Amino acid sequence: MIQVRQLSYKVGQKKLLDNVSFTLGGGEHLAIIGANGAGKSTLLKLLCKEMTSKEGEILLAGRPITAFSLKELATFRAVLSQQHTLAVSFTVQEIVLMGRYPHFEQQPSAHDLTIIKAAMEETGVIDFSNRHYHTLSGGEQQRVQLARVIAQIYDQPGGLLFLDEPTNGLDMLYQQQVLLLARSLADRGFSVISILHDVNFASRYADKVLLLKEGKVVAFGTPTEVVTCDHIHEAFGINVTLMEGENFKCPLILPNVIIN
Ligand SMILES: Nc1ncnc2c1ncn2[C@@H]1O[C@H](COP(=O)(O)OP(=O)(O)OP(=O)(O)O)[C@@H](O)[C@H]1O
Repeated sequence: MIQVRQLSYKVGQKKLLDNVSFTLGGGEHLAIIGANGAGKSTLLKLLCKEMTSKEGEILLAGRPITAFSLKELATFRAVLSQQHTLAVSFTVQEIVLMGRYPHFEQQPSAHDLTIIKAAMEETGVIDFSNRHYHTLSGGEQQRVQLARVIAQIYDQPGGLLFLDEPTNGLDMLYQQQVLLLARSLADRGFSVISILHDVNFASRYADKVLLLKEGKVVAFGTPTEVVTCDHIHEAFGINVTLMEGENFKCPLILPNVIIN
């Protein structure tokens, strides 16, 4: 469970986050959405303890994030970030095994090896487990990184998974598969938080949506509560048509054509 209470973050006089509060239970997938510069990455960095704030509070499983060492956090929270620069070429399997580093000292156990195989299977990278990472396409590399973070918390039900634009660079099939995987991880008890640019993906695959604008919460709740024409107009400055009704299980939006 993640509780965020009145969280703010400033750089100089600029408030990047302003009084953000929300709660996410185990077994839930939260999508953070908002325009460029709205504060999504800033919030994710604070939730991962990549940055810290003096204003407000973040509780993980009821304990302040400040009470966890980074080493302890690494055993139950995993982060898929956007940049994956590797100076040395590793095989796919070696990279996925890195996800297990917080769990073993010298040699991976049979349990660790079973987990990395399962993570590679679930992300569809098992067939190139012996290939060198640098020889993979951008989308394939993204799936390998996803396998690594899943492996990290695979055996930690109640673990936390943070995904920064997980569908970036993926084709249509894998975009859906990655979000379905996020869904199934939430169903296993993980709390999953994704930054998504596609509002319709957020609506279809997340249980809760947090819509930010200029560091402030425009709306937080279920997709039906958050994805409305008024909220989208307020946050993105565009008019949309909402498609909802019996044929749609969740609200989907279609931007209206802009006529100059
Ligand atoms: N160190 C910093 N100093 C000053 N401004 C910063 C700093 N870091 C971020 N910002 C600004 O804070 C705002 C929020 O940035 P953030 O990266 O959180 O936005 P975002 O919602 O993730 O955007 P995007 O969708 O473009 O990735 C932006 O206007 C950004 O320029």
